[in-house]
Amino acid sequence: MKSGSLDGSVLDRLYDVIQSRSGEDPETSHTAKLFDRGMDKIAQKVGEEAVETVIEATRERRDGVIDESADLLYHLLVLWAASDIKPKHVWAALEGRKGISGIVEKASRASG
Ligand SMILES: N=c1c2ncn([C@@H]3O[C@H](COP(=O)(O)OP(=O)(O)OP(=O)(O)O)[C@@H](O)[C@H]3O)c2ncn1[C@@H]1O[C@H](COP(=O)(O)O)[C@@H](O)[C@H]1O
Repeated sequence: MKSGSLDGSVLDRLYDVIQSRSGEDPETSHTAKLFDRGMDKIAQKVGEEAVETVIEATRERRDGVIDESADLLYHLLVLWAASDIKPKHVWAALEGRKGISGIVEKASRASG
């Protein structure tokens, strides 16, 4: 795979590492610490990182957006793991939307 190419493998590999931290020592693993603190804390972190990403974007700080996006994706993967959701479930949801314009999809919801 070309480094930095846009497929799910980086996230898939990070997810495997995250899952492997389940039951590990919270003193030595940040992921284990998050699992230990529970879903409310994990969800809060996802929200914080999303807001920080948005702030960097509105300030037009490209490097900041990249850093905060990485934090956001890591915490989102922790949230999936804590919810027993595997990346493949999300990839399948995205695949299922392939070729369906967001505008058409929204219109079908409004009329349904
Ligand atoms: N990608 C990440 C990653 N991104 C961010 N973070 C950590 O997330 C933390 C965010 O810090 P904050 O101060 O915002 O949050 P906090 O420490 O929970 O403090 P509070 O919100 O409670 O104030 C930092 O400690 C970052 O190091 C990450 N920690 C781990 N990973 C990946 O997960 C792998 C496993 O990590 P461990 O579980 O720590 O071994 C690592 O090899 C990395 O690949």
